[in-house]
Amino acid sequence: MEDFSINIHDLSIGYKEKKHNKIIAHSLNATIPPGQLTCLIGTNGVGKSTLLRTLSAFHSPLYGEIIIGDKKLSSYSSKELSKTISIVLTEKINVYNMSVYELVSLGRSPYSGLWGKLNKKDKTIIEEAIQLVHISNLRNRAIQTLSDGERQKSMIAKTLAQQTSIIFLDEPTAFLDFQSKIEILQLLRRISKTKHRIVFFSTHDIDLALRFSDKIWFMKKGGNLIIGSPEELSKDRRMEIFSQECNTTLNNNSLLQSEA
Ligand SMILES: Nc1ncnc2c1ncn2[C@@H]1O[C@H](COP(=O)(O)OP(=O)(O)OP(=O)(O)O)[C@@H](O)[C@H]1O
Repeated sequence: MEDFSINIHDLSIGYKEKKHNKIIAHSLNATIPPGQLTCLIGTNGVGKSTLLRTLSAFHSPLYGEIIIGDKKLSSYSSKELSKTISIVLTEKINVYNMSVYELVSLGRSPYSGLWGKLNKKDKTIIEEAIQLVHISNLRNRAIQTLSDGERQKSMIAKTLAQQTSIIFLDEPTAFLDFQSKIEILQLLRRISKTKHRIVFFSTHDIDLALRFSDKIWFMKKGGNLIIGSPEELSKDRRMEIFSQECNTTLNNNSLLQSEA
């Protein structure tokens, strides 16, 4: 696993339509370094999922480049992608009679093949992922019996077993109770720090995101990005737009309560 950064150059994202392209955001320039927890916030429909899908190669950019390491994202083979990027979506997975252990094991499929036999190294990596996410007690449980928070943790363990340098998560705290939201964000922070990964997630839980993240990407209506640490953003007058757009009661105190 390599220590990658993501570099975004003059990126336009959106959808190709018959008459003209539907541009969601344009002229995006940014870098996402490893070892940081980065959070993407913005109102409904502003383009967060579109950006996540574009950065994870599920969706093509309209213009511009995404460079991962020293290579264009568009030049990665699907095999290379599966060893570099993992994405956790909010949708419930429709699998029955699959245990948590089996789900986490699927993270090894880019290395062993979907039906490949797990070797000793694979088993050690799966075990480490289960330990790091603190779900040892769930290993034999069927996925469909898990709570939303337990399922979310299991999905995160699967991405850890996949050993990708980059982990994207689309609204990982949606549908969770307050305690589970905190646990998930603490976990994501721990993964970004101890494993030196890029962990990039979208959320509507703005106060919590500000508390746990190293960097905030605020996507404004029209697609412009304001990027900064919670502390930097607290001094940025553009945060007034943030408060208005997100209709939040955010104050500087909550911005400055970053977790150590
Ligand atoms: N396949 C598509 N074709 C055309 N437009 C789309 C498509 N998918 C999404 N959109 C539009 O793109 C815009 C951005 O959607 P997106 O899902 O990225 O927003 P979001 O910020 O993730 O929203 P939310 O917070 O509600 O999940 C919306 O106006 C949406 O209707």
